[in-house]
Amino acid sequence: MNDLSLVRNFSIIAHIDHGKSTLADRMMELTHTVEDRKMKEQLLDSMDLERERGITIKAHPVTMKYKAKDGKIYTFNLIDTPGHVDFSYEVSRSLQACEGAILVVDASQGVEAQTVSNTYLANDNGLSIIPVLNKIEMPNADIDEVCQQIEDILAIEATDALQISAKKGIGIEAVLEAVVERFPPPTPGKDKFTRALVFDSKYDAFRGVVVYMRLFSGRLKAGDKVQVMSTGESYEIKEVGIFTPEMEKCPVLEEGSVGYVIANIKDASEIQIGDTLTIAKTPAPDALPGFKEIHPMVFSGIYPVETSDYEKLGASMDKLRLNDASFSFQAESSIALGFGFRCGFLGLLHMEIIMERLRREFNLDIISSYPNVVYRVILKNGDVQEIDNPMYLPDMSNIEHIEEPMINATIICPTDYLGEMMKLIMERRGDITKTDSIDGHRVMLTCYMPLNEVLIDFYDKLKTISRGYASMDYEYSDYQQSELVRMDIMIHSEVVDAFSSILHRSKAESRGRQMCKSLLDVIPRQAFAVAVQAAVNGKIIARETIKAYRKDVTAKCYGGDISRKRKLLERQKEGKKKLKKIGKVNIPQEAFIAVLKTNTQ
Ligand SMILES: Nc1nc2c(ncn2[C@@H]2O[C@H](COP(=O)(O)OP(=O)(O)OP(=O)(O)O)[C@@H](O)[C@H]2O)c(=O)[nH]1
Repeated sequence: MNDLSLVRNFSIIAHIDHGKSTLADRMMELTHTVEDRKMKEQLLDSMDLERERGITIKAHPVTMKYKAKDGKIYTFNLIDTPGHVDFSYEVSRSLQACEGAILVVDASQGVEAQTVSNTYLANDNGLSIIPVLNKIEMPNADIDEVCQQIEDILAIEATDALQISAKKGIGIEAVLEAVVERFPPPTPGKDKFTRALVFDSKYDAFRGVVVYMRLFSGRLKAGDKVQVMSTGESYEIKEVGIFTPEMEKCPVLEEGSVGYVIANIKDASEIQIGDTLTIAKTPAPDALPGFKEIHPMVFSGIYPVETSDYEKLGASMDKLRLNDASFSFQAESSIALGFGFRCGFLGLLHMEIIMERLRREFNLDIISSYPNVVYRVILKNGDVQEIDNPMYLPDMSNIEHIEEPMINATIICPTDYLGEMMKLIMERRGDITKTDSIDGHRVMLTCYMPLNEVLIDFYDKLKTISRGYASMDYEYSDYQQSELVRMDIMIHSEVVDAFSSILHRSKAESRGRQMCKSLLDVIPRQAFAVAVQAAVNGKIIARETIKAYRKDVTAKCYGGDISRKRKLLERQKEGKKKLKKIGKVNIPQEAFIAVLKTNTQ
């Protein structure tokens, strides 16, 4: 039996870049969890992309043995969490698997937006919190000030906050001791039934789905038949083990432990994060609390640039989904872009990461259509439809009203840039519901905004306005009725579906004009004049004209160099192959890419 008093399950939470992965590395070093020669910086951020961008995308658990000053050997289960809002669902699952959270705050930056939201999540889960000030060796570290912020904004007692430098390895042992002293051990299970909380899963090409779980009661071992409580499906366990941080097989997992289970689960979609595993023969009467399905919030079409890559793209997405059940896709076709997939993501960063992984890991050349949120359409006959593709918006005459998803955003901004920040929020149809002063230099704004308005470039604008000093986080709120319209772009009177979008009526005209202008620059002249128009409900709101022009590529080859002429003509023929025909107009693929790029960045 496990001696629960010697177990500590905890997480490290922080704003992006405040140093939680570095702290995790130092803790692994000090506990000799990893041999020195294997130690590379930020060991837990194993995905290449994570390493490059310096952000944690997936939560990684690790089990460490620590010999404390009281002479006893403790088992620490540390669950590293992602810092970005797109993945806050993973943060909250990881926190549910713990009793404590180390709250890391960069002493040179102070409390930021994600410090606030992650602390709220930890409080919601009833965790003990140890505040830790990191980067204290930096010349601009202001310990008193940051302690004050922790007390004022987060309502956490900070007199006993630890002071460390994760980079230099200062104060790490005190953190390990505090974990022993200040975090409670797991509470024993309320009954003898087995209940394990699934907080993540990963697909392994050889072994199938590896389930990451925290065992709240009972035990699990190879040969047991486990049941997934949300679906009732049963699977035989092939192997159980812990993370050191590599997977290390062990004979049995006991109550209170964090580890993995490999059963004959083929697809990550068969098991959802937040689900409960129990023993099939003696199932627990109730699941662990908190299971909720996650729904993608952002949708976009992803298309191969080369049509022949369509099947490869589908197969690659299949593989990616095995690892990331929150990513969804289904086949769709677009007149403009050909065959592709409509994909659902948790947020824009998630979308960017999936696209980047498709490009890198699968060597695909892809393009995405305009990203949009899921709208709720209330029809006159009382039906409600959820629309994730503007093309499927029902006829306006049948619509009673349209609702859009809203968020509650927390923005922390230096007072100097407050005016501009408020202007930006207002431009994006946001309401500032609360303003709190933080330290005389910064304010915390709480706002209620449409998700659609933060999708595209809100975060970049926020950073530009504040010279990089503002931070933001948000959570989904509810749906609100709004004056939304579909805007179509027509080329020579044909609607180009890839460019259609749903947006607020007040934004249609300026966006329409901007899109028409950028198309004017990229569509080559044709033999006839071509109108590029933006329309809302059949009414034209912007227009540009591409003048007629007959292209004679050989004109510049004066003289009789026939072979050069032939070469040029051939090249022109090749160029033609890549043209998409929209009605009578030939549009090069690059034109789509250019316009979608400029309008989604
Ligand atoms: N000067 C200084 N830099 C530090 C210290 N700790 C971490 N850093 C640096 O701060 C940066 C961010 O550290 P990470 O550990 O990746 O931060 P993180 O909080 O895990 O970031 P995410 O995974 O993106 O949420 C890295 O460049 C670290 O080298 C410290 O004590 N002092």
